[in-house]
Amino acid sequence: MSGADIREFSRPMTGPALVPLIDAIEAGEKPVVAAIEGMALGGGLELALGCHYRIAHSKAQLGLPEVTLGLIPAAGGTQRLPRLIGFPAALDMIITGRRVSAGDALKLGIVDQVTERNAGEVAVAFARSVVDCPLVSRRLSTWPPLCPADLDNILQMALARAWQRGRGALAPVACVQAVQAARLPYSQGMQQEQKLMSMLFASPQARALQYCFFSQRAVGKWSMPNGACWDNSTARPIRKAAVIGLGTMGRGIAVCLVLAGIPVIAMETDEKQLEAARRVVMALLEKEVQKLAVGLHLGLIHFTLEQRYLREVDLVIEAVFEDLALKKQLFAELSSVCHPDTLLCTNTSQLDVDQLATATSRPDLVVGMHFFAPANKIKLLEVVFTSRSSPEAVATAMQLGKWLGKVSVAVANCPGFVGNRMLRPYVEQAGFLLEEGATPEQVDSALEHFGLAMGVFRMSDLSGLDVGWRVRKAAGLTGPGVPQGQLLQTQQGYRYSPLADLICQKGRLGQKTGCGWYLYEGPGGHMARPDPWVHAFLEEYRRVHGLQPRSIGQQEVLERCLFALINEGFRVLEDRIVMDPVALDVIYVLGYGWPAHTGGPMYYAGEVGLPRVLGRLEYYQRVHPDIPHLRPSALLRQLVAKGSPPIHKWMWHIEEGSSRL
Ligand SMILES: CCCCCCCC(=O)CC(=O)SCCNC(=O)CCNC(=O)[C@H](O)C(C)(C)COP(=O)(O)OP(=O)(O)OC[C@H]1O[C@@H](n2cnc3c(N)ncnc32)[C@H](O)[C@@H]1OP(=O)(O)O
Ligand SMILES: NC(=O)C1=CN([C@@H]2O[C@H](COP(=O)(O)OP(=O)(O)OC[C@H]3O[C@@H](n4cnc5c(N)ncnc54)[C@H](O)[C@@H]3O)[C@@H](O)[C@H]2O)C=CC1
Repeated sequence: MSGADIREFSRPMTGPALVPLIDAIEAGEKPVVAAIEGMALGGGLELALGCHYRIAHSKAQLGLPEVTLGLIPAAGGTQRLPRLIGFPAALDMIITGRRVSAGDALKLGIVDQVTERNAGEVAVAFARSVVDCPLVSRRLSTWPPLCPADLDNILQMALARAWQRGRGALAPVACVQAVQAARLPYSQGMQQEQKLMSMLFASPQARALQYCFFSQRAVGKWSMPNGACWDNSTARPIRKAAVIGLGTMGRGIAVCLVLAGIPVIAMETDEKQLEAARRVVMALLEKEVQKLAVGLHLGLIHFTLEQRYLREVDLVIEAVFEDLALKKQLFAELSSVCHPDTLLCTNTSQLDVDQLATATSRPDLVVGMHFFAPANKIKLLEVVFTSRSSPEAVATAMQLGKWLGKVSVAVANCPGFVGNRMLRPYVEQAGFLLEEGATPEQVDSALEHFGLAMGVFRMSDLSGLDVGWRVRKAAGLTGPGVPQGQLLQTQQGYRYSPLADLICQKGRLGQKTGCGWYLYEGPGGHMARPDPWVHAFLEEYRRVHGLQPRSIGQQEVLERCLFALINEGFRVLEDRIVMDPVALDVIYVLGYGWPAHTGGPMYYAGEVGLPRVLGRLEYYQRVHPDIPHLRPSALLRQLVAKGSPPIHKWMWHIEEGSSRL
C-alpha cells in the first residue's frame, strides 16, 4: 500500500477518514497483524503502525515520503513512529522521506519479523501464536514518548537540518514541528499534526511538489515529432555495454551500469589512464556495496585498451573529451569495430549529435545519452534524438536510463539540448550583473535564497571555468584572433561579457585550481570564500571601461537570471525540442538543483504569472536592447495574449510544423 491516491488531493475527498480508521484498528480487542509485501508508504505505513504487529517480506520497503509531496504524515505517523523507534530515527525518516528496507526496518524496530515466505501466511501463523497475549502494550498511541535527555538538542539540530536541506521548503520544517509534538500526550500531538497538515495541504508548495511527482512520471511517456512514442516503440535488451573514456563522466557511468547488473567493457587510451580509472571505479563500487549491503559481482566490469572487446556489446556510451573531430573519428572507428546492430551513444554536453551520426554507418542507431555530473548520483538523463534516430534506439536509451535509476527525458538535438541551452542566458545575465556593480556572492546569495542548490558562480567554480571557456573559444567568441569589443563589450553584434575569459586567463579555473570566482582552501577545495582579488579585479574592469557601478537588489538578480532562463525555455518549446513543458521542469529540478517546491522554471513562471514575466522581460529589454536573450519569446507573448492558459495547454498554442526536426 503506497499511501493516498495523490490525484485525490486536488479533488474533494470521499470515503472514510484514515485517522479514525487506524485508531479503531489499534483500539480493537482482536490482534491485528500487518502483513507487508512490496511497499508500505505514507498512509500505508501509518496503517501498519496502527496494527498490533508487523511482519514484512524481506523485499518490502517502508517509508513516509509525504515530505516529498510538500506534506507531513498526518494519519498519526509523526506521533506513533517516534514512540516506536525513538526521536532521532523517526526524525530522519520523516524529514528525508527515505524508504528503508525490511531488514533495516527490523533493526530499527518498525517490524517484528522479516520473512522470505509469503508475508500473509506468516502473519496468519504469527497471529495464532499471539492470540492470547494482552494487547495493552501493543498500542503505540498509548506508549509514553521515548524522550532522551538531550531531546531539545536533537530537535534543534533536526530543525537546522530541515531549514538547510529544504532551501525554503516548508514541509521539512513542519515535519520537525509535528514530531516535536510527540512529546505531548497522543491526542494533543495529533491535534498539532492535523493543524500543521491543514496549513500545508492547500499550499502552493505542496501543489508544486505534487506536480513534480507526476511530471517525473509523465516524461516516461515520450514522443517524437514523427509520431514514434513510448507505446509504439520497443526497447532492445542491453546484455552488455561499453563505456569509452573513463574521465569524470565515464567513471560515473560505468558505476551506474555495474550497479544495475549490466556487464561493462571500460576503455581508455593508455595504461596509466586505465589504471587510474580502475582504482576510482572499484573504490566507488565497493563503497556502494557497503552502503547498500548487497552482494554485487564486481567482476561485471572489464577494463581494457583493446577495441576487439567492443564486438560483443549491445550499446556503447562514448565519454571522451568534448572535441567534435575526436568524437567523429571515434564514431567512425566504432562503426567498423562494433556489431552492425550495436547502439552508439554519446555523452556530449552540447556537440551536434547529428554530425556524430553522419560519421557512422548506422545513423539510425545513434543517440545522445547526456548524463549529469556526478553521473552515479544525479537522477537525470537527457536522451537526445536526431532527425535520423530510430524509435527503437530512443526507446532503448530511455529504457536503459530507467534501468539505471534515472528519470530519462527525450529531447531533440539542438546546441546545448535543453538544460545547457537554458543555462546559457542565465549565466550570461550573471556576468552582466557583475559588470554593472554586483559581486559573485551577491548574485549567488540571491539565487540560493530563492532555493537553487548553488548560485551560478559557485556552480561554475565547481564544474570548472575552463569548460565554458573552451565552448566560447570554439564558438569564436574569445581567444587569439578574436577582436576585443569596445564599451560595453560586444561580440558578433551583441553585448558580451569577457569577465569569465579574463578570469580563466589568470589561471583561475575554479575549485580545481583553488580559485575562480571565489577563493578555496587550495586546489580541489570546496569551501568558497569571497575573494578580495576578485572584488579589486571587478572594480578595475569597471573603471577601465567607464562603467558606473550601481547597487543591484535581489529582485533584479532573480528576474534577470531566472526570467532569461525561462524565456529560453519558451524558445525550446517553440522549436519543439521537447513535446511538453513538464520536461523542462523535470530537467531543471533533477539536473540543475532548481527548488522542487517551486515546481521547476516553467511551472514557476505560471505561478508568478506569465504577464508579469513578460512585463519584466520587456522592461529589461528596453534597458538593455543589446541583449537578445531578454527579448521575450513569441510563445510567451502569444500565451499572454490568449489569457495565460495553464501549463498543460501551452503546447496547443504552438503552430504545427514548427518543429526543428
Ligand atoms: C487533511 C487531509 C488528510 C489526508 C491524509 C492522507 C494521508 C496519507 O495517506 C498521505 C499519503 O499517503 S501521501 C502519499 C504517500 N505515498 C507516496 O508518496 C508514494 C508515491 N509513489 C511511489 O513512490 C511510487 O510510485 C511507487 C513506489 C508506489 C511505485 O513506483 P513504480 O516505479 O513501480 O511506479 P511509478 O511509475 O512511480 O507509478 C506507477 C503509476 O502509479 C501512479 N502513482 C504512484 N503512486 C501514486 C499515488 N500515491 N497516487 C496516485 N498515483 C500514483 C504514477 O503516477 C504512475 O501513473 P502512470 O504514469 O499514469 O502510470
Ligand atoms: N564533466 C561534466 O560535468 C560533464 C561532461 N559531459 C561530457 O562528457 C564527456 C567527457 O567529459 P569528462 O568526463 O568531463 O572529460 P574528462 O576529460 O574528465 O575525461 C575524458 C576521458 O576520455 C579519455 N579519452 C580521450 N580520448 C579517448 C579515446 N579515443 N578512447 C578512449 N578514451 C579516450 C581521456 O583519457 C579522459 O580520461 C564530454 O563530451 C563532456 O562534454 C557531459 C555532462 C557533464
